[in-house]
Amino acid sequence: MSKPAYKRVLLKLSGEALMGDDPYGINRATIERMVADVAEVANLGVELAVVIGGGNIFRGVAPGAQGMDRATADYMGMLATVMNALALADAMRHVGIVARVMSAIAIEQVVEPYVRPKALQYLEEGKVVVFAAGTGNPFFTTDTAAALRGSEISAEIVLKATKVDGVYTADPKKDPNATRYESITFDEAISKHLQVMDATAFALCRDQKLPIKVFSIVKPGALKRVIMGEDEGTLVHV
Ligand SMILES: Nc1ncnc2c1ncn2[C@@H]1O[C@H](COP(=O)(O)OP(=O)(O)O)[C@@H](O)[C@H]1O
Ligand SMILES: O=c1ccn([C@@H]2O[C@H](COP(=O)(O)OP(=O)(O)O)[C@@H](O)[C@H]2O)c(=O)[nH]1
Repeated sequence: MSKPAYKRVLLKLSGEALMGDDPYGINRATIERMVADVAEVANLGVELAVVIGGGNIFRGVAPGAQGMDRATADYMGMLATVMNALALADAMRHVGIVARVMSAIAIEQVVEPYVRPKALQYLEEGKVVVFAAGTGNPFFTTDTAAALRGSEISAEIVLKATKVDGVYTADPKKDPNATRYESITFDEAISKHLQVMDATAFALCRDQKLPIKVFSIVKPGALKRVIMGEDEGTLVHV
């Protein structure tokens, strides 16, 4: 049997994807399906850290935040990721995965704080670590948190699980003629302003030589294929 291509990965799960076809919030069937995908790869022995987004509940740059102080809105967005992290860890527990949530902002009664050596210890013990509250700073995104935590835990790759199946020449939602890249360099992605991830996340990964794989969370079995090193999604590399 072939072996996984990676020993330790940082998986960024889209908050917005948690909605499924609902207008907002967490769709039960969707989260269960995502967790089943995660369980499949965790059971292969891959060390798995997860950064979860919050766009299904609150986004600091969304119309709902209009007129608000940006930093305040962003803190609300970070709190939204904590709710998702708790839901995710709970759903993992249901399928027998031992998960630990760590938050970048202190809310000790709810989740333990992010402490790097502790996170590394959990990973070595085979637990799934769910990083909540993004970077803990306003004006950032959970994609940047994925780049940051991925670097901190020496992940081999950042896996961005999102609604599209890779990086396109233009936003495929807006341009039906956009075509998908099989691979692309960080410099190209940044200079072409490809919006699939923000430039801060791209730049951090580029500087740390941490590759990113962008793939679809909606496509059945895609996460497993990525983990097995099969042709899936788009690789962003140095
Ligand atoms: N060049 C591009 N290639 C792929 N997707 C793009 C591109 N430009 C913009 N997008 C959009 O980026 C979205 C993914 O980013 P984002 O909204 O941050 O999702 P997430 O919820 O996963 O963080 C896609 O749904 C897609 O519509
Ligand atoms: O380090 C961070 C991470 C997230 N956020 C806020 O949390 C929201 C939700 O995160 P994101 O949009 O990255 O989630 P996703 O795209 O995965 O749904 C963002 O819009 C920001 O308002 C933030 O301020 N700092």
